[in-house]
This record gives sequence, C-alpha cells and structure tokens, in this order.
Amino acid sequence: MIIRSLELENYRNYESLHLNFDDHINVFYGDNAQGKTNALEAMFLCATTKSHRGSKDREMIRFGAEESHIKLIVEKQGVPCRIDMHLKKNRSKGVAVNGIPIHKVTELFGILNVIFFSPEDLGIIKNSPAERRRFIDLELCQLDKVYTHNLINYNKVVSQRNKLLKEIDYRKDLLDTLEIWDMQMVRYARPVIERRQEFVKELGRIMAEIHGSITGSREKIRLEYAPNVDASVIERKLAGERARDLKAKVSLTGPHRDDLLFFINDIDVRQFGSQGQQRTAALSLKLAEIELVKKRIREKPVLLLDDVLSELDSGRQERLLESVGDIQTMITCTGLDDFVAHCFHIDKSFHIESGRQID
Ligand SMILES: Nc1ncnc2c1ncn2[C@@H]1O[C@H](COP(=O)(O)OP(=O)(O)OP(=O)(O)O)[C@@H](O)[C@H]1O
Repeated sequence: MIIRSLELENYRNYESLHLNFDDHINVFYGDNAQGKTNALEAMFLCATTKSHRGSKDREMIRFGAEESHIKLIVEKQGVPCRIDMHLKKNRSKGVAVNGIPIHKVTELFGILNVIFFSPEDLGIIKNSPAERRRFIDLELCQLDKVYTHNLINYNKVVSQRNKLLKEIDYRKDLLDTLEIWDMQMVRYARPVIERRQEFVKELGRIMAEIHGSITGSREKIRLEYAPNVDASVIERKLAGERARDLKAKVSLTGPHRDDLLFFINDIDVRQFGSQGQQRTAALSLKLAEIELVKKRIREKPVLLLDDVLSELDSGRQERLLESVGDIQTMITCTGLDDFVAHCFHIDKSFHIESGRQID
C-alpha cells in the first residue's frame, strides 16, 4: 500500500498543497509550527476519519475558511484509489472513495492502513489507561470490521446507559429500563473483550521478541491485557454492581475501563520502570504493532513517524528505521542532521515553511 499523492485545500495552515510521494522514505523537514504534522494528520484522517490529535473537524479547517478538502491517491496492489474528504464547519464530514460517497465510517477502514508514531506514544506506558485503550482500538478498528461494529455499538450503549443512570436519580420509574441496556451492554462487550484478549496476546508475543533483541536479551518484557471484567462474568458483575452504578450515576463495569499492563523481568514498568525502560517498552510496542499489521494485512501499512527520531538515541533510531524495511514511510523532523550523521536513507524530501513546500 502506497500513498501516491496528497492534495490539501484550506486544511490547517495550508491554503493549497499538492505533493507526490516516493514508495519508500519521504521526509518532511522545517522549523517548528510550519505544518509538517498537519500533513501527516491529513493522511491519518483519510485512513481513520479521525485526527490523531483528537481534534474536531472544525478545528482542522483553515482559520477564516468555511470548508476544507483533502484528496489522497492510494495505490493498492498497483490499483489506484482516490479518497476525498470534505470537512465542514457545522455538519459531519463528507467522504468519497473513487468518487462514490460512503455513508458509514467503517466503509473506509482497510482502504488505507497507517501506523502513526509520535513522541506522545513514547509516554503510552505512564499515561492514562484511556490512551492504552485508544491504542488497541485504533489498531483493531483498522484490522477488523466486526470489532469496529461491536465497539461503536458498545460505546453507544454505554453512553445511553450513563444518561439513563443520571435520569433515574430523579425519575425512579425508569429503573426497570436499565435491564434492557444491561443486556445490550453484555451483547457488545463480550466480543470486544474477547477480541482485545486475542490481539494483546499476539502483540505481546511479537513485542517480547523485539524487546529481547533491542536490550540484548537483558530484559524480558510481558504485555498483559487487564480487562475490567471477564467476558464470562460480565452479566453477573453488571447486576451485582448496579447499586454502585446508580450511586455514581455512571457505568463502572465494562471494557471501557480496560487497561494494558507492561512487566519487565516481572516488575510493573508503569510503577517501577525507569524513564528509559518505559520509552524502550513503548518503542517495542510500536515496532510490534508494525510487525503485526504487516503480517495481518496482505498489503503493507504506511508508517507515519512524527518527530519521533529526535526523541530516540541513535541505537533506537537505527532499530526503528531498520524495522521500517520496505514499507512506505513519512517522517517529520526539524532538520536533516540525524539522517546525514547516521547515513539514514532518504528517497524524497519536502521542506515545509508556513504551510507551503519551498523545495
Ligand atoms: N485550523 C488552522 N488554521 C490555520 N492554521 C492552523 C490551524 N490549526 C493549526 N494551525 C497552525 O499550524 C501550525 C502548526 O503546524 P504543525 O503542528 O504541523 O507544526 P510542525 O511543523 O509539525 O511543528 P513541530 O516541529 O513544532 O511539531 C501552527 O502555526 C498553527 O497555528
């Protein structure tokens, strides 16, 4: 899978941009706040319909403009495919594939698979559980449409149930309807938990191998899925915890409260690991993700590396670039010094300044 070209119109700080890419290493360089990450964000958006920064559509429209357009040409097994995205201020975005509008976001998943790696990912181990869940979900949603369907429905049910828990506080007659939402919650939670379990097991196996090689077998890493509740007992636990949910006016049981745990030589890295260990574990996780996606989809994903090289020492930089292999990669950085110093290969470079490509 290759991104052939990107066109932007009134997107973030770009009034207009048209870039054609190389099949392998593409580097965006320039000073801070010039628009390098914005370009990567647009590609991520076309793959997932969401900003990697969690921005709303209206925030991505260029200041002063009403609408924004992104056109991405992707090539899959030699066949070109056009993704058009149209961001609007007060309405939901319009998306078309090869000129045909799509109605559900799930129709877009799988057309373009991307892996995004930014310095924030290096903090995934010590950050909140929500980020670790987001990591699992982003990956699984790109790989598995059934998972996406179950997760979307699960999240809808949780939000409806939370609304109801608040209403019951002043309308006791609604208490009976809680049962219906519990049944719906169980229905979608079970496959979500089971799929996450399977995914983390596979990812953990790959991660252990990678981490062993990065640390010269000095460290043994173990990735563990920590479900808030087991799929087999969720029904019972929901009923048992009902009084607690009513008191808190929010659903306290379910996979929306899952977590991922990391152990190095059987010690919890989040609690006791050094900063270096946490960052290396995060790098192993990301490299494992690349391997897993390469294995899973017949096409290779596109790798988006946002300013991540500057955060890694030269050994880790090398390990990361080695694992890129022959997959198309978009790298942002402030300058090309690291590439020159370590003789890292560049196939095409784009110098970005104030939302324009200057050479
Ligand atoms: N909706 C918008 N309209 C116009 N400009 C915007 C919009 N949103 C963000 N910007 C501008 O985009 C610029 C930031 O771009 P970006 O995050 O891509 O920087 P960068 O080149 O990756 O920098 P760094 O190296 O610091 O990460 C800022 O100047 C910001 O003001």
